[in-house]
Amino acid sequence: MVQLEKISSNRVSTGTLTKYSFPSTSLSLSTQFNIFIPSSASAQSPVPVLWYLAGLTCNEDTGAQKGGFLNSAGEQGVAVVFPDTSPRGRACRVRRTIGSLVRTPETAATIPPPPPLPSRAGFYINATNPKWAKYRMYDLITKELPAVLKEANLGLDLSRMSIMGHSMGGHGALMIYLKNPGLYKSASAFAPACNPSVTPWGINAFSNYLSAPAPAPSSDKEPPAEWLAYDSSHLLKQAAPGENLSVLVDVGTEDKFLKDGQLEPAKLEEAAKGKQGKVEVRLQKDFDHSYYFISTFSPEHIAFHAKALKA
Ligand SMILES: N[C@@H](CCC(=O)N[C@@H](CSC=O)C(=O)NCC(=O)O)C(=O)O
Repeated sequence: MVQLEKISSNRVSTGTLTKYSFPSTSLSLSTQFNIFIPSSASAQSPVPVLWYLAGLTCNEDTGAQKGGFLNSAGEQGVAVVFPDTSPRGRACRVRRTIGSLVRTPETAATIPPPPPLPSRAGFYINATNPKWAKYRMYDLITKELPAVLKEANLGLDLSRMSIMGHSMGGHGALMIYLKNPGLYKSASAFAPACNPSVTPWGINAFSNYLSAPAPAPSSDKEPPAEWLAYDSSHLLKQAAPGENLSVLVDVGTEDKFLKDGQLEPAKLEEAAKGKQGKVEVRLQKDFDHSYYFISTFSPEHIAFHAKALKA
């Protein structure tokens, strides 16, 4: 049994936002997440689950506090999970015994991301460079957290999941959706990094966390296959013909990271050509990269996912 430790609980909208901590086998560290659960959720009437992945410098509180998701999620009867964005916290060696996890004594530890990335930059990938081996965020989001939530019996229907995110978390949401056909009903993103294998944040992250080295700066070489496996534009190009895509992306025209070439939504649009289903990329006039932008469009994203989750 995983020991979920309740850190805080707040009534909000039609439900409760609860923060939990647990010893993660994916990270070999304790990790925290917030979950909003409408009060209608029960074992007899479980609610679908929407994941929100936040961006660089953020944590499990950012989207919950600033995204404006919870009134709409409450009205739609959808739970929203807000995981942390990178490994940090107390080191804990987690041993699995038959049917349970045992935590050995903890010591303070944080695993800083490689410079020049800001803190809290997990990129939602599994590191293969031994130096950053604790960065197994992909496993945390796609396998461990869903299993922990299932075991906790919180009135969730984990067979109905969708995923969304912002910026680095938008990359995470699109990438995770595209790598796992059928696992999520829909994906959406605010200002995502759409082509990280060739844009600066992604190159910094992948060249440090992954084993395959970066191609020489002036060479025409494609990024290594290990990097492309985490690049949404590449994954979308590879999507099987029968895959019925359901994707919504919003980007502000005044987003400084769009202007800096970190996001490249046109690459995602190009990759979507000829694919089945819908990949909608919208440019939102005058909006920037901030949570003012996110909270303006978050009700539309919740409605988009609720439709897919209840279809
Ligand atoms: N200084 C950092 C970027 C800081 C920043 O703008 N973070 C964004 C996410 S950026 C992409 O993942 C954010 O959401 N910040 C939190 C907030 O409350 O606004 C850099 O330039 O690298």
